[in-house]
Amino acid sequence: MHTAHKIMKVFVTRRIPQEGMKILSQSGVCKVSLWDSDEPVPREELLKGVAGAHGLLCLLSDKIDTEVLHAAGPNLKVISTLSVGFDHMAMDEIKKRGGWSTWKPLWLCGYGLLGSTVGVIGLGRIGMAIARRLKPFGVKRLLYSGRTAKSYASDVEGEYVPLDTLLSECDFVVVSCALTPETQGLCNKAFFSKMKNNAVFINTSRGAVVNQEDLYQALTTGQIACAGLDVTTPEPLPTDHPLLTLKNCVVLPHIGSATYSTRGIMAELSANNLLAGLQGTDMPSELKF
Ligand SMILES: O=C(O)[C@H](O)CO
Repeated sequence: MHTAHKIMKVFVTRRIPQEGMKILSQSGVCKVSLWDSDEPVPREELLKGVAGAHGLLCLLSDKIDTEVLHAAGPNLKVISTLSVGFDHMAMDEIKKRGGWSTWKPLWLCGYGLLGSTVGVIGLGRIGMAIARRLKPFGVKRLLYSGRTAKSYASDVEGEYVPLDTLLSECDFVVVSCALTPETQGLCNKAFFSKMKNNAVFINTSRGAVVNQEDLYQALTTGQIACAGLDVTTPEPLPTDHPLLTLKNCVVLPHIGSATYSTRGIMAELSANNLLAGLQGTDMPSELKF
């Protein structure tokens, strides 16, 4: 899976010591193009070389101004200079290009819930809590699948359907089931292949419910539109993990329950369960297995 990394383009504006070139060429993250000379890169070659680059390694003799930044285009993420001084770089212009430049109609757009079909896999207490919160956003149909139909699903007008139906009809697929031998790796290639191309996949359950390589493929081939993961395998996901390179995948550090009140309730419940067990009385929330 790691080989599927998007290789970034780096332009180096001069022959530099091997120590630096070695680090870049062995990194596996970028393809280096080099102005292979001890003399400064001619301006037109600089403008050509930097086009589409994600990274620019320049020298104090290269004037990095608006024209160069413009020639580089929107891919440019990093400018590294082989110097302590930075007076050759138009800092104001460079600064302007980071973060929020201006309001744009399609910038950071996502999919809305209004009129959508949402599918919940595992309509237990968490699945119901999610469904109750989503309904007021104008969800048209709420489908769910799992081992059995639930009588309480009528509270959210939930329709019990086979998993394949849920996958092929839903705009949002939310996984909130427990991790068991049956659900481990449930969200795999076959699973994603049944989803709509404009569908959003959300996992708030456990990372191991998902085959992450198959999810990566589904996200990069356009099989599904995007994913939001609160849980992964492992946690934390290594910072060089391919899923973290994707613009259409948002990964959170397992914070689905991270409010003061919820964590307080969790703490109370676990303390009361423990005391009940010690005292031989009924536990408020016993795990029966
Ligand atoms: O299992 C749980 O309680 C949750 O994953 C914590 O947020």
